[in-house]
Amino acid sequence: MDPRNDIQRRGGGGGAHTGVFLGGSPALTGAQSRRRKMPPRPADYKLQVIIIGSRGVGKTSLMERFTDDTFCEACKSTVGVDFKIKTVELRGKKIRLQIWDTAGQERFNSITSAYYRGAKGIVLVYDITKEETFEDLPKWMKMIDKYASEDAELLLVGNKLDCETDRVISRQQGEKFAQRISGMRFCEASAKDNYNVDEIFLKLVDDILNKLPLEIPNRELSNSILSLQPEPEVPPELPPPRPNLRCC
Ligand SMILES: Nc1nc2c(ncn2[C@@H]2O[C@H](COP(=O)(O)OP(=O)(O)OP(=O)(O)O)[C@@H](O)[C@H]2O)c(=O)[nH]1
Repeated sequence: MDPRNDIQRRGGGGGAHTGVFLGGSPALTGAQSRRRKMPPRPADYKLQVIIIGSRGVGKTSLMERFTDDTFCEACKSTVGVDFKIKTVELRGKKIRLQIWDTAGQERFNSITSAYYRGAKGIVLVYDITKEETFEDLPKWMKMIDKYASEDAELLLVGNKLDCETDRVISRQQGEKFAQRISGMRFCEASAKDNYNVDEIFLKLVDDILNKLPLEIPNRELSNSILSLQPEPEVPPELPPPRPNLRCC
């Protein structure tokens, strides 16, 4: 069975409805009034995911497609790091996902590397139409081995699948690369066509949840998994190097 089928999706992100009223203040029904008084249910988990890969592969585009369902034909290159937050529901749990979008340009590596350690999931992206972005993958794996937590979930993404006619990296090449890295998943996607984008992030979250203990008291969570609040304004301290290299 395809594990993606297990992913439950939820539309309506928080149920922010806008009513149209024809004059005057609308009277609230009993049910509406009760609903307004209900505070939003806090997140069960807060997780951090980082997107890395060479310049122009579509990291920002994947993030923005997932968080805002938008696509920019001519985006500016990311400077340093940027982040967005999206709340998703999986297996009855509410998860506040913080997605870090990193600059692909090498000159920002010293900044971006500081964000690897806190990530429970890492999305490594290449462009299926640009060979050099695929050839750069071992370099990105070295960054992961050096800076990321050893138990971070890894997902390799071949982006720009809508450009099939310009493809220079076959699906098999992507699959083969991922198979050589312990625990790394692989998929192809298109931020432009919104193909496999939700699946990338939801599958990653699903895999992360799989690794977490089933029932953790909320108090414990707030000291560990929920450690992202308040949002960090400065990068966390650099972690020690990973002892067991995953890169081949
Ligand atoms: N055809 C196509 N173009 C895409 C896709 N995703 C991104 N692009 C385009 O590729 C270019 C680079 O996209 P970005 O999302 O800025 O890439 P990035 O990896 O964040 O780039 P840096 O911030 O420089 O590292 C933009 O012109 C996007 O419109 C896609 O799925 N298909």
